[in-house]
Amino acid sequence: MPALALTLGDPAGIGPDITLAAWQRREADCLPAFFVSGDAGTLSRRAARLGLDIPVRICAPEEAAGLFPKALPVVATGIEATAGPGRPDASSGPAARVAIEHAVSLVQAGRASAVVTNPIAKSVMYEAGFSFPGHTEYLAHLCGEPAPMPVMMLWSPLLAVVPATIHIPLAEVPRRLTSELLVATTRITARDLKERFGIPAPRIVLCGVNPHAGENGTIGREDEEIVRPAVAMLRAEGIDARGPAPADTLFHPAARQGYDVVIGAYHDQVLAPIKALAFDSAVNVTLGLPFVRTSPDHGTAFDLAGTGRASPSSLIEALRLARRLAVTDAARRNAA
Ligand SMILES: NC(=O)C1=CN([C@@H]2O[C@H](COP(=O)(O)OP(=O)(O)OC[C@H]3O[C@@H](n4cnc5c(N)ncnc54)[C@H](O)[C@@H]3O)[C@@H](O)[C@H]2O)C=CC1
Ligand SMILES: NCC(=O)COP(=O)(O)O
Repeated sequence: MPALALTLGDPAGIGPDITLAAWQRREADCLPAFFVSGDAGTLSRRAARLGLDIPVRICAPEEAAGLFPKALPVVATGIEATAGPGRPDASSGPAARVAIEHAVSLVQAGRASAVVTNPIAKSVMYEAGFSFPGHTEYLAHLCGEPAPMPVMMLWSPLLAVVPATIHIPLAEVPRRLTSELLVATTRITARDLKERFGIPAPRIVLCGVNPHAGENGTIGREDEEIVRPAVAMLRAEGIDARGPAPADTLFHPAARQGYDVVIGAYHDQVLAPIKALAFDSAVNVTLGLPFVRTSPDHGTAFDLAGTGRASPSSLIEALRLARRLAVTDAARRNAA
């Protein structure tokens, strides 16, 4: 299979650090071959700052797998990044954005097997004119018209969660959370868990919105008027959906045995539990796309960039999961 395309991310963040650290662990951790889509200079400078003797080599995507054992392959985008570690700056926006576009075009052309993204800082990207909430929506846009509906899933062996609404203010959640959104999100989740993750009949819990899932409508109406009808619609389609389930009792060990994924109403409701349980091993996966995209679960961690203290664990899991899902997708395509 072609190598994985790993984007540069925000050059001022820990993306370069964890990329270098993951490459160093390629043999010990049996990592699939990857190349960086981005600016080789940023990686060479970060390696020098960290005192790492890592050869960084510009190559074509087809050469990456062969080079990988000896050097960190970079497929250059031609856009240099100048921001130093821990010093984010909107001038990096184009380098980070073009790295994503380049990686997507390579996977679409069959020259990379999946896209793995390093973190970008949303506020820095917005300042640079980026008009999408994050990678998730931008990747769907890059698929062309009609754009698929992307679904964000944070996955780990301990817990998998999907926020139905993503990067919006909390005050907007009650307006943007609809039964239709929950149904569409759950359908895509059910399909991808089955086809890509090999779970034949995924057990899916829809989280309540209000305390105690609204106590039969006495503490807020959203659970009865939005979540419960969505569950009924999904069950009528044969999807094993349950809920609304109170969020406060959904994440303890015994409760987690009863489902494969939780659909949450909003970002922090479900990302906080998975990051508490599995910060080092959880992976962000975009469901619903025609290609595989994974990412570490964490952000740019500007406080750690260039210090040597950033853990590459979540990125390593993201690379592994991307490879696994790409192999599954290829097998499905060959069988079709
Ligand atoms: N996929 C992506 O592109 C993501 C981007 N972000 C962006 O990251 C920026 C910073 O977000 P924060 O909320 O501060 O979250 P963060 O994940 O960057 O940092 C939170 C805390 O965790 C620590 N941390 C993060 N990654 C670590 C690692 N690999 N090893 C050791 N410690 C680590 C940091 O030092 C910090 O104390 C935001 O602008 C946000 O937009 C956040 C999440 C995902
Ligand atoms: N909190 C998750 C996150 O920010 C990842 O967003 P995306 O860039 O993968 O869309």
